[in-house]
Amino acid sequence: MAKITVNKDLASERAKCEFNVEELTNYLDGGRENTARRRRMEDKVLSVKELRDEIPEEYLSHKEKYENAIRKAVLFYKVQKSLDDPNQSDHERIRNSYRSTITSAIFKDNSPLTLHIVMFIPAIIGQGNDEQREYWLKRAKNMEIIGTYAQTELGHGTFLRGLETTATYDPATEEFVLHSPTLTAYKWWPGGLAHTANYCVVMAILYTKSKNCGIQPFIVQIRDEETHMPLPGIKLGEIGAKLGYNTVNNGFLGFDNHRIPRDRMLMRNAQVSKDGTFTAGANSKLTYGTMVYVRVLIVNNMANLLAKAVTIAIRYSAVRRQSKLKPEDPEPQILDYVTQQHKLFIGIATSHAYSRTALWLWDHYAKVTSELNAGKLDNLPELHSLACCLKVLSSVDAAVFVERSRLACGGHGYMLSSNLPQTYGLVTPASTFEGENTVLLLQVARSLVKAWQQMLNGRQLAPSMAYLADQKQLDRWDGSVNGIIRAFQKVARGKLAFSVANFEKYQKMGLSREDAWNKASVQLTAAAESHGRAIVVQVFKTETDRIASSLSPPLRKALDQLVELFTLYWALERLGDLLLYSPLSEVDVRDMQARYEELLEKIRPNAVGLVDGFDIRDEILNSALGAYDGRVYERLMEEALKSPLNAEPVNSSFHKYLKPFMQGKL
Ligand SMILES: CCCCCCCC/C=C\CCCCC/C=C/C(=O)SCCNC(=O)CCNC(=O)[C@H](O)C(C)(C)COP(=O)(O)OP(=O)(O)OC[C@H]1O[C@@H](n2cnc3c(N)ncnc32)[C@H](O)[C@@H]1OP(=O)(O)O
Ligand SMILES: Cc1cc2nc3c(=O)[nH]c(=O)nc-3n(C[C@H](O)[C@H](O)[C@H](O)COP(=O)(O)OP(=O)(O)OC[C@H]3O[C@@H](n4cnc5c(N)ncnc54)[C@H](O)[C@@H]3O)c2cc1C
Repeated sequence: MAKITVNKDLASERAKCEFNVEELTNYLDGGRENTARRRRMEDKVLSVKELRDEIPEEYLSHKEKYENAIRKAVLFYKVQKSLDDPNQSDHERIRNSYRSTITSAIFKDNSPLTLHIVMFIPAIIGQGNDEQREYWLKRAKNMEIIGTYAQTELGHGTFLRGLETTATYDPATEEFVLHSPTLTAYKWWPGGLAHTANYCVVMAILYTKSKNCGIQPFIVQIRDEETHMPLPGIKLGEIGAKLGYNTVNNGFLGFDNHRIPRDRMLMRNAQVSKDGTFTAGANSKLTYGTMVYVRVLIVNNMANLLAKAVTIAIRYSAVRRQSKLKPEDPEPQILDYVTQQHKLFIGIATSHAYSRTALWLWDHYAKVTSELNAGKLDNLPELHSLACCLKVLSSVDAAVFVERSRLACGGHGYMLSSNLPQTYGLVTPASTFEGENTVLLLQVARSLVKAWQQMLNGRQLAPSMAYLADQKQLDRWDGSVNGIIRAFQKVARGKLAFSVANFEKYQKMGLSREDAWNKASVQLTAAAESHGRAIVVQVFKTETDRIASSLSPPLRKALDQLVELFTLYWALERLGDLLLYSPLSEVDVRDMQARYEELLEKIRPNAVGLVDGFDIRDEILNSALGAYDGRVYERLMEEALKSPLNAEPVNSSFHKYLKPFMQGKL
């Protein structure tokens, strides 16, 4: 095997690291066996050479990109399937795959089968009755059918009650008639819908006995299983090129009075009997369950994508030398600039914060789901609120810090060969899909305002909101991490109290409840955001303390530094709030700033070790800037030479256009 020559700056960074990198990887994976299992899976997938691209994806046409993605998706699925442990429950399988980023080695822009796995199958599980699950799950899990989740329409994504697709029950034939009455009723966006899926879960407004019974899920065949031609009454296509997700095959779908049998309505929650009688579910919002599930998964996905971006940027910053710190010294590594550390170390800490929070949320989700299955619905509102607020914060922060990682790489970060632009293309849509972020913050605000009223009525609050009932003043600023967490809670409480007071004031001034809500909504969303910040810092600290207690002292120290950095970073970012709602003085602010700068200095020698600890292989990073060996310049040149324009010394356009133009003949 050829010996890898590692860039000497990266090698000396690794020699400086104060903790055992493998121990960090095991900690992140949840144990040594999990690391081994993940690596075995990566080895196996990466050994299949047909899964690698011969020509970089960016040089393919739109159509070729899709065809290539489908070719790989099929193969990738088969390899993954062969590695599945049949003894794992779905819950364990998903939890154990939280650190797996192998998909990124195969698709720079995501897989056209994503929606089948992430939403179609979960929608059947969550919305189908036992009989429907038995039939459809078997087919979907065996990939006999491929599906997607078709909810959003051209005219409505956020406001689900405004969806226009109708499913009208016809008792004479025991069928539903699906129809798109207008252009804006066309389903628009679902991944895989354009040319991949032959089935989908369609969310449509149910009409039976001439009554609107709200949005309900229907499993609908859209293409012939043999010929893959769209079925009669179905109009299908692709929605076109996008900022990212270009291999996901997002599509449109219209129905022209398309009939489906009665048993195609997924009837776990609500039912329509043969004669058209509608029986509502225990809570109509159970129909939105698939979205809650994906919001929970997104938190983890954001942590992983951020880990990728910051690994690339930190390694590059250790290799890149630029400018002068001292006139007599050689050009320093750009990682020695404290501004560079400020830009990037928070990205490392944030990835840790969300991967801990994601696991915590997943376990909470699993607990509440099993309660729901047993008919206990009490904890659904809190779960919905938590999933909304953590999806929002993780997607916002990941987008900011991925983009910051790209900018921190200067010009080279703009190259697709850095894989940073594509990584941004994968994180930024998460602020929109699965519930647009402002809209979800308003949902969180709604649950907080409700909790506020409950508190005033002396009722017990859900655990994640219990701090709102803590009336005690924060008498003294002690500057500890726990003290700052309490201060964040005070901020959230204070902002909520202020927005509730304004909401009520606007109503007293004569505005309707809805107008008062709209007028107070900037403050309400700010309160919801602060609530989310308080939760994330607390969960990050508590979960790190709980899990890291058995780690070696050097690693424990490095993790504590990340928790403290994360807490101080957000305290300094939100100084205005802290000054308003906590006993913070100017001296305390100066002290925090000094501690923050000291932390950057302490983390500096461990920076490369910390990103090595994410253990993201070169094939997954897919980056000329971020590879383990740090051969940045060689790789940039190798990638440049792959440009089809470099295949010939003179391009034909010279003779066709440039030459006649320069000679005044054109
Ligand atoms: C092994 C697998 C591992 C793979 C890992 C992959 C990781 C995955 C990551 C990336 C890939 C993801 C790909 C995703 C692709 C994208 C897909 C989509 O975008 S699908 C479409 C998503 N659409 C939305 O999210 C729409 C957003 N809108 C809404 O949710 C709703 O319209 C609303 C804004 C919530 C309002 O709804 P509605 O008008 O009906 O409500 P109101 O009448 O206002 O009532 C509000 C009351 O209802 C409660 N509520 C609302 N939603 C829920 C819920 N989901 N659960 C429980 N309760 C809910 C709300 O709290 C109000 O209650 P009250 O205050 O009245 O008590
Ligand atoms: C990459 C990608 C993949 C997707 N995949 C799927 C899929 O597989 N299946 C599917 O069904 N959908 C999918 N979607 C659609 C996605 O779920 C919607 O785009 C999303 O729910 C937002 O809805 P919208 O586009 O209608 O935004 P809009 O609601 O029109 O938002 C536009 C603006 O209006 C504001 N706004 C809207 N309502 C309110 C309100 N009540 N209060 C205050 N402000 C408001 C928003 O904050 C935002 O600023 C996907 C989208 C993307 C980008």
